[in-house]
Amino acid sequence: MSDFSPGQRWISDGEAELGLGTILNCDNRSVTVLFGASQETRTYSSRQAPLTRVVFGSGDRIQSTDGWHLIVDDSKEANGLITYIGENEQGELCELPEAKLADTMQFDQARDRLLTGQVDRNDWFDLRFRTLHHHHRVEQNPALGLAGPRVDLIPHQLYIADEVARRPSPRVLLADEVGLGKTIEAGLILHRLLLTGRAERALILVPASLTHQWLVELLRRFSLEVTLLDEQQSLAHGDANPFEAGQLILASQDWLFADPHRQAQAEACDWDLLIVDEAHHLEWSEERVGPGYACVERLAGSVPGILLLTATPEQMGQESHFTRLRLLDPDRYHSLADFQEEERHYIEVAEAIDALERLPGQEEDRQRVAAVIHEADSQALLDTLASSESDAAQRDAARDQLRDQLLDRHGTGRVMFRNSRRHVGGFPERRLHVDHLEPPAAYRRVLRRLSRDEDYLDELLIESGLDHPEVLVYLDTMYRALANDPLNAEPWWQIDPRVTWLLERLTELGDDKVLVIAHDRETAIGLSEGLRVLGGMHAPVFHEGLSLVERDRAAAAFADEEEGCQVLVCSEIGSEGRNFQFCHHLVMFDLPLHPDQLEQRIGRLDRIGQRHPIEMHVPVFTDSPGERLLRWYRDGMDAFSAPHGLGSDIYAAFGDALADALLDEEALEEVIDETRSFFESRLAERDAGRNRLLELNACRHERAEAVISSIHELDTDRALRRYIDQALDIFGVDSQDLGGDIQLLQPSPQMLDGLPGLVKGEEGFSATFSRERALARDDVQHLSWEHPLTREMMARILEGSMGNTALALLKHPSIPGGRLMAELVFRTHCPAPKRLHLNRFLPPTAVRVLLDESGANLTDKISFSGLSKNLNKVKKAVARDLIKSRHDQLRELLDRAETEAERELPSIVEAAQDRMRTALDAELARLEALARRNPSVREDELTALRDERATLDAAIEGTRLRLDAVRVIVTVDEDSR
Ligand SMILES: Nc1ncnc2c1ncn2[C@@H]1O[C@H](COP(=O)(O)OP(=O)(O)OP(=O)(O)O)[C@@H](O)[C@H]1O
Repeated sequence: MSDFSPGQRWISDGEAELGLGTILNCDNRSVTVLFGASQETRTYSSRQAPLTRVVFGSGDRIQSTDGWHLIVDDSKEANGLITYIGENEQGELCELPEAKLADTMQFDQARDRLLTGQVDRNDWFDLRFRTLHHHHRVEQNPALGLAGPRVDLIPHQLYIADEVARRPSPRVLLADEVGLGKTIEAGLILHRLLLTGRAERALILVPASLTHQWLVELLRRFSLEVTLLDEQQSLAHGDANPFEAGQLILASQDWLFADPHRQAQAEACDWDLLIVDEAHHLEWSEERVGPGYACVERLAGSVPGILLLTATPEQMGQESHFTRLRLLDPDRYHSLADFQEEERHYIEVAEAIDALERLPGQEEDRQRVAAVIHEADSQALLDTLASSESDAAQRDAARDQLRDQLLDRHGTGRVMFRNSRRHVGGFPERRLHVDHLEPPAAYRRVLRRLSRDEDYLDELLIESGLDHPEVLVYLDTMYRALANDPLNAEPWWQIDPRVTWLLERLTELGDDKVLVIAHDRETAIGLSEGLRVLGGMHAPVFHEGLSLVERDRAAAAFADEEEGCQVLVCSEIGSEGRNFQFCHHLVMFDLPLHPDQLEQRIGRLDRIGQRHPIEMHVPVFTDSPGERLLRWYRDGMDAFSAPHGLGSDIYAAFGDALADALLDEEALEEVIDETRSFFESRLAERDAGRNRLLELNACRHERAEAVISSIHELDTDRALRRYIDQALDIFGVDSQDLGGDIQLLQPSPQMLDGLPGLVKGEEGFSATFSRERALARDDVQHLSWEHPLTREMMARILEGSMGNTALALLKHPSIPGGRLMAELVFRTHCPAPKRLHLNRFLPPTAVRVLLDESGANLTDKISFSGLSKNLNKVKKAVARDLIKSRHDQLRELLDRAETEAERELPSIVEAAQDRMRTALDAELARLEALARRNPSVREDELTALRDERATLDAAIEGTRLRLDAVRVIVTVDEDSR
């Protein structure tokens, strides 16, 4: 006879999400079920139907099709159909026939699934428990979000990322010297904010020439997939806002800043973070507000987090620099005059910090410190430090704290971070090679006339249509501009000896790669042609006239180690942001006019990862304006030896005088002398004041070391390998050892769908747990707790029902067969807005309870792993029968376990509150003290932190425990099969 009767309620074992099914008809061969909630009908063979009868017992809460609920007290059966008896919400006694049960009732909770006989594999349960355990650990690691990216652990970057990402709304200027890793810092901050839930949507605006590089860096180093938006992509979205097309949008500044409609669309979206690279281009002055500045300013009005990146913050002048700071914090930076006045006192603060190191000692050192501190807490620390009664440990602690306070309260550190090569160390030497060439007749003619005839310059400017002093410095440009002159009929590269000079250099350098930068796009194009025609050399060009794809193709052709070209010829756009540190020869075919631009050029090669001295080759024409410009750079400010950060000040002070001196040897000597003394005194002043504070603040080594050590802890976590192996196995991912600590991960035919980077029928990817290997091999991913695959597997388990029920057999010589045990895992539940990152204080926490059938609590006596390794799996059908036969007993155990688990809750809540209060109270105290002294602490930062504390407090207070998973254990006799 069939087990089924029409009207009975069953659920599908494999597709529980279909909801509650109703038997429509059945005979000896088949049974047809309607799943009303999902409007699906299924027909199964009667003998092997993967269905479980839904039977509720006393205490269960069930729902009727009309929406009312009943707490089951009893049931009766007639003609194979059950009617439940119990109380409704009003306390009235009611009956609910099973046919009237709501189709939408879900059975994904552990209790329901277990009691309806749905059991998962035993190893899934195991993995679920371990996932909770590891998730709990990892979420609290202070380096969360910084450990996964495939980057070297460079202290100044990690310090900045840690410091900035912990702020409620990070708004900072990342202004490390060129090539020290601002992109990496921004990536780390973004990654951490995303992983901790503090940000979900980010807009990244970069110069067009850098879009692809950013796209690749974010994917390769941070496993972040961003949507690259351009006009073509945007058009494909029709009337919809294209900026809603993804969570992380990357767009070119050139495109967005030129299009008011697209800007309005970008502004209409909700962003958590805005990143703007090469932010010195955001130009502002009384007379003119650049479109980029205007656009970013509007966005900055509503986006809470902003990262502006530039190596040369003052390139467009101090006013522009100040207005960018104002954009980050309008309350703090409201007056340029105040800003400049404040800067004048940086030296005193820096001297006070130095004096700390000498205390206790001279009275004048104590006074120096006393003169800059104002708060009672700082005064108390100074007393401790200066007192002869303090012991060494007390003094050291006071010195450290006071140093931190001075830096925090008096510098620009909270808004601007600037690391320098000098401070970071380990960078290669820069070597300048200048070759003097005779100018060709066509250039000589013009230069000679210029030196004889004072009026000729004006004539030349009109005739060529060029600006002063460009017309003097870029002689090939001038030559092309005068193309109507019959004497200038030949292409410039035919007559310009720098082309053959370059060919000779390239031959001498053999296989070494050479980056060539020229100021003008036409120069780059002509030079490439000249190299081809005169030397048979293929030299790809990189300039603003090419499409993005063409530019990237050219850069890729150069970068290819095996088959790539020896040389790449760039116009000035190749001198910003690009990574060319795989080569160490830079040819400056001519020189830029702004010292910051020169620094940007050298920075293409002189960046993290460069392993050789930088060889800079500059051809100049004897006695030419170009040669004089070189001398100004070299003798006036040592511009070729190291970055000095004074380019903008020097340019503002001497740019005009230099332009006038380019044709006048005597005047030039004077300009060089004046530039030199200005440079030296300004540098000394900066080094003693602003630079010193910026350096001290840009990387606090103890903090950086603490972050690095937390990352090491995650990197070397042996549990990670075990966990990933187990998870891959369960999710159906094959892992093959390729040697050298590298494994190939491939989808098996049984793989669960939707795992990142793995698609059935496709190849998969190779990965390693070793950071060093991942850094050495671009094609190998870094497997960590933060890798998208790990996170996805963990999320699936934690958010879904996978493994939340199981049944296993236990054979043990000292335990007789036929006994029942229940192992229950409860999980803390504490809803709070994601952006509060509550997990750092109270990540979902597991409370395990192990009961024997009498209800005795065995949790402390038998550990999870001790028990787990003695368990044997059992067929699902057998498991279902066992559960059915022990239904009432299980129900009682579930209730009892809940009471046992609840006992643990107060201590969990208390510990979390302690953690939260300790961390936030300290942060609040620090910020309040800072705010009293340093107006760069915004009031809204303080308010946000106070609100955060209050909300977290309430959320933690409201923590509840929920049953997350349950495993039934049935003991069997040793000799039973
Ligand atoms: N921690 C790191 N690990 C590995 N590579 C790094 C790290 N930091 C920086 N790099 C590499 O060094 C180069 C320079 O870094 P990045 O582009 O972030 O510098 P930047 O300061 O933004 O440069 P620029 O001033 O030219 O814009 C890049 O190729 C980057 O990938």
